[in-house]
Amino acid sequence: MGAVISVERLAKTYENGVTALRGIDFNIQAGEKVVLLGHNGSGKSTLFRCMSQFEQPTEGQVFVEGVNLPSLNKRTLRTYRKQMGIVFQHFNLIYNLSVMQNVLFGAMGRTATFVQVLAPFATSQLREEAMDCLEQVGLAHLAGRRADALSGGQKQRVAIARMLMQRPSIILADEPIASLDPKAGKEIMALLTKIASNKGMTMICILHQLDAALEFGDRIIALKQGEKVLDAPVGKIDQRQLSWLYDIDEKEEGVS
Ligand SMILES: Nc1ncnc2c1ncn2[C@@H]1O[C@H](COP(=O)(O)OP(=O)(O)OP(=O)(O)O)[C@@H](O)[C@H]1O
Repeated sequence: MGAVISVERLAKTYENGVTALRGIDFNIQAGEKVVLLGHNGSGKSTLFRCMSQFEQPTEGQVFVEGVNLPSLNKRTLRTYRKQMGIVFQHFNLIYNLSVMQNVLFGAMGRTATFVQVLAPFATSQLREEAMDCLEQVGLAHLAGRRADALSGGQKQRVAIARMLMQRPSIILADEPIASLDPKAGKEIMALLTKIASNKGMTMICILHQLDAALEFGDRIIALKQGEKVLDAPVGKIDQRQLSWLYDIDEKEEGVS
């Protein structure tokens, strides 16, 4: 099941004086798939880091299922963070380990310890679950292969299987297709959205590709210089509302 997320008046100014977010508000329903768009430097990653509390906001609240994450102590926060499965642009796999071992890492902190995950005799229950996650991404046949002997698309599938092993209710995907060719990118977006839909998971995905945003998102939130400038269901978006985003004369944003 997915989780309800609310962000209220979220602002972030870094120690160097750069204001990356200003007064961001939105509510995301359980199971909703939201795409976050914006130029380089518009604040998308900062928003992700504030939502997962790897970065402390300067002001504002982030509620997950009604619980305000910035108010939690570290231990309770860890429990809430486990609800968030993060998919990265560069996969973040451990390349000298097997596909299976990488997926097992998703159980760390949930049921397994570091030793259990790495042991060749990781419990059969954990291995069965990891195999099930690999089946969901179509890679069960590669469970024994080293992670460095995979294509980019296959590496991202392993990362998605590892994220599933964590049993999250929220997927935070930070440019999951930026390192892939267009065909592999489309396949990964189709897989992520299928998994999110089947399990009713809430998904927030940072993308730079407007076509993928319109094809795979339910709703688009766009940021410009740290402010929310668009928040609408995909079906109600006129692409001209986003022309500023794809104007080749626009410069990289620097917010100060
Ligand atoms: N740790 C940091 N310390 C200081 N400034 C930062 C830090 N991280 C990001 N910034 C600044 O905050 C602003 C927003 O950056 P952020 O990475 O959130 O943007 P983004 O939209 O994710 O960009 P991109 O698409 O390039 O990943 C930028 O001006 C950036 O230089």
